[in-house]
Amino acid sequence: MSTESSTSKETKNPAVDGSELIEFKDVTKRFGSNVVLDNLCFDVSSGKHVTLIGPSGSGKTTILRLLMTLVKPEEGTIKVAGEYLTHETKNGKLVPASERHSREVRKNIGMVFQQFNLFPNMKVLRNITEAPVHVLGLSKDEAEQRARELLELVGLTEHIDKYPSQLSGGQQQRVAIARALAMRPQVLLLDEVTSALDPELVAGVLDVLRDIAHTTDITMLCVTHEMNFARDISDDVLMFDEGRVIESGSPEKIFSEPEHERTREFLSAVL
Ligand SMILES: Nc1ncnc2c1ncn2[C@@H]1O[C@H](COP(=O)(O)OP(=O)(O)OP(=O)(O)O)[C@@H](O)[C@H]1O
Repeated sequence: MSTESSTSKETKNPAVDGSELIEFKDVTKRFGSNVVLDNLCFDVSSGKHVTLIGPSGSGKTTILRLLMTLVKPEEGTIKVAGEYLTHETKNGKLVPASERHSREVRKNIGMVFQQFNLFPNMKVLRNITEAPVHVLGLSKDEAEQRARELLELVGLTEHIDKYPSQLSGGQQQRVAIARALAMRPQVLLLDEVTSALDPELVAGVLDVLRDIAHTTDITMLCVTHEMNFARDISDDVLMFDEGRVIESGSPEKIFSEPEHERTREFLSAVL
């Protein structure tokens, strides 16, 4: 992974050891006059787990929303697995990609949101098989086989025939994780996935994610306020402030020896 910003101190990570799966190049995102991301550059190598930390409003979720094409950048380009996501630069101009192209590239990405967003009228099994059948074209049997394996991974085999309303929030979130993985994405985006949970349910969900991080080769980009979790799973941590990466590095470096005063302030408030 590497990061840099043309307006901030360049921060390069030496651990660039794989192909870049996610590439942000000079990405600027504005909402009206609010510059939320400011000329942002960073890469995530295949198989790495990268956590975004920083104060509320610093632009972390916007990065995940850009990757999901829920919002589009005003400037700059984003590549996933070597393909431009929404725009490419031609002769110095941003040229939009076709919707079809964006949709294809997006298939590499799965996301788990703060709210679980399960289909309330479908049982657990069908929540997981729906997209693989209708988007990937898997047979019902193949999709169900995949769903059963994933339900075992997230520890919910015995709940396969329940509706979401019959599950706890933590169990629903574990279904949402299984549902995202059922599409076999190369990248898993996690957006504060435990924030909506009662405190006693948080550990179960984080344990499942730790397990996935340690036993699969999926690339993860994670926004979290759970610093111990970030420390456990991350290869790299990016500290955001006002839409820029102000510091990046291994969890040991960021959590034990932060260089930037804003990082120290942020960590002393959350740790
Ligand atoms: N759809 C939108 N329309 C207008 N402003 C938006 C929109 N989405 C985000 N913003 C603004 O962009 C800024 C960054 O928001 P973002 O959610 O990316 O921050 P964040 O770092 O994830 O914060 P938090 O930790 O609180 O979730 C905020 O000022 C927010 O109000």
